[in-house]
Amino acid sequence: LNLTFPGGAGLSYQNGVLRIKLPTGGRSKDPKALFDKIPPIGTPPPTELIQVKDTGTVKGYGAFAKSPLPRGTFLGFYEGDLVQSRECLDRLIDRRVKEWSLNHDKVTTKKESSPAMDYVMSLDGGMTFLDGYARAMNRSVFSPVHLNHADKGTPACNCVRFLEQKPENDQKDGHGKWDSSYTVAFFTSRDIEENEELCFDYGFNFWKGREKEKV
Ligand SMILES: C[S@@+](CC[C@H](N)C(=O)[O-])C[C@H]1O[C@@H](n2cnc3c(N)ncnc32)[C@H](O)[C@@H]1O
Repeated sequence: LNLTFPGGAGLSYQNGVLRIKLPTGGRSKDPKALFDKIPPIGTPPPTELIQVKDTGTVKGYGAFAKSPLPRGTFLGFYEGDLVQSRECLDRLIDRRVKEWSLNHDKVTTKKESSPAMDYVMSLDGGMTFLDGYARAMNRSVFSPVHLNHADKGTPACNCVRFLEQKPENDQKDGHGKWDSSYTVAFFTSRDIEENEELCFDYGFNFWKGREKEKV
């Protein structure tokens, strides 16, 4: 099932997942202005504007503005490998946890004890995912995978993300990259000062069971 309605709304049912796309006009006025600024899929992040460096906190590395950035600056699409089922994700994470344990003198089978899941973004509530782990390991060039979390409504939360459905003719084959019907675009949500860290709200699900780690 795949239905589209006037105003950008849609309804689809595939592999047991019902997806509802709200009409663009159903969003609140302010975020919609940014949503409408999403550039063509594949537009790279503005890597010259942002530096990845150690935050000096438990957060690890983070992304920092090299110069002031106005509200509404496009920060890129989430870059990662597409994982098309929960089972594939579980297998991938198990393998990564084992590899990580071998390299870290810390034998664990718990995915929470390693960074294996740190860069996994759910695209539709648990069916397909983008795994940015490999991209995140390159810290010399910024990608949205390097953005840390800050709670929505706090001054530290200065970026937003939008889930965007890709047009069908935009699908590319290859190595699982940019092959999803969904993609996630990032923007600054307010004016940012030089050297300020860029953060967005990961959402409740990301921190489920690990709330105490969050700063
Ligand atoms: C997508 S990565 C962000 C980049 C990461 N800090 C790095 O060094 O590559 C997500 C991980 O960063 C850490 N992190 C991000 N925001 C945090 C926060 N507010 N408090 C604690 N840890 C955070 C957590 O380990 C989380 O699993």
